[in-house]
Amino acid sequence: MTLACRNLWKVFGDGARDLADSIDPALSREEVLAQTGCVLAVRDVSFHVREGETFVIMGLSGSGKSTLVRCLSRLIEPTRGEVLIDGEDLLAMNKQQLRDIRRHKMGMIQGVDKATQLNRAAEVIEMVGLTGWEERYPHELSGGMQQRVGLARALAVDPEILLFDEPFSALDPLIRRDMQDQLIGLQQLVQKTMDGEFVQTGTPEELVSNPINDYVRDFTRDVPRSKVLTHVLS
Ligand SMILES: Nc1ncnc2c1ncn2[C@@H]1O[C@H](COP(=O)(O)OP(=O)(O)OP(=O)(O)O)[C@@H](O)[C@H]1O
Repeated sequence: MTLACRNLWKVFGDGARDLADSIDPALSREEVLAQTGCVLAVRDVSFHVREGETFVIMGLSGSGKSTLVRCLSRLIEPTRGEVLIDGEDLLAMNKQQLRDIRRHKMGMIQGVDKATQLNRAAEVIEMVGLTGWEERYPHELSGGMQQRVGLARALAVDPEILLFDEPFSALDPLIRRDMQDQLIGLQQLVQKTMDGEFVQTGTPEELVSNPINDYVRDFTRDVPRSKVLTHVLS
């Protein structure tokens, strides 16, 4: 299973499509907003995620990370470009095809008997530290607990593609570490984005050792070098 996107754009506002087709590449997001009233959330983004790869998108608040991730599953309809799952364009699909892709490739649960479902649910509930809270309503849970429910739901399905949008941000450090350990069996690759545009793609080592500009350097400033280098050497 591979996931790729090519020249992906998301523009919010009237005339978004025309804007994405004809934009002056020299204009910044602020200039586009001032001139057209449209928000350029994702700007001409391309990348390719290989089988088994962990692909991280980083950027400042408002740089377009959530919008990009939502475009990858068509939770948000991209304005232009391609999203390819095993080479098939998600954006060209009708509702039925999209449902099939989600069912088979994004790994929704199906055809599993009730006992297996309940066992798996109990497993992931324990994994996220919510055993004993199964019968509570969402409003009875804290923000961090609700976030863990979201994580448990994603893990329960065991899909081939997992999309996370800051899943750990509201968790306390101990649980966060546990959650990270759950997901760390995959190779890591770091993506950088600014103004809705990718500025650097590379391995963690490359980004820490050779940041392309100050923006990326600032992001990786606090990464312990010994950790990254240990990763390279081991
Ligand atoms: N539905 C919308 N309509 C108009 N503008 C939007 C909409 N959703 C997002 N935006 C704008 O798109 C830009 C990117 O937002 P997005 O939420 O993707 O950023 P982000 O990088 O995920 O930010 P954060 O780290 O703060 O969550 C922002 O300028 C935001 O105001």
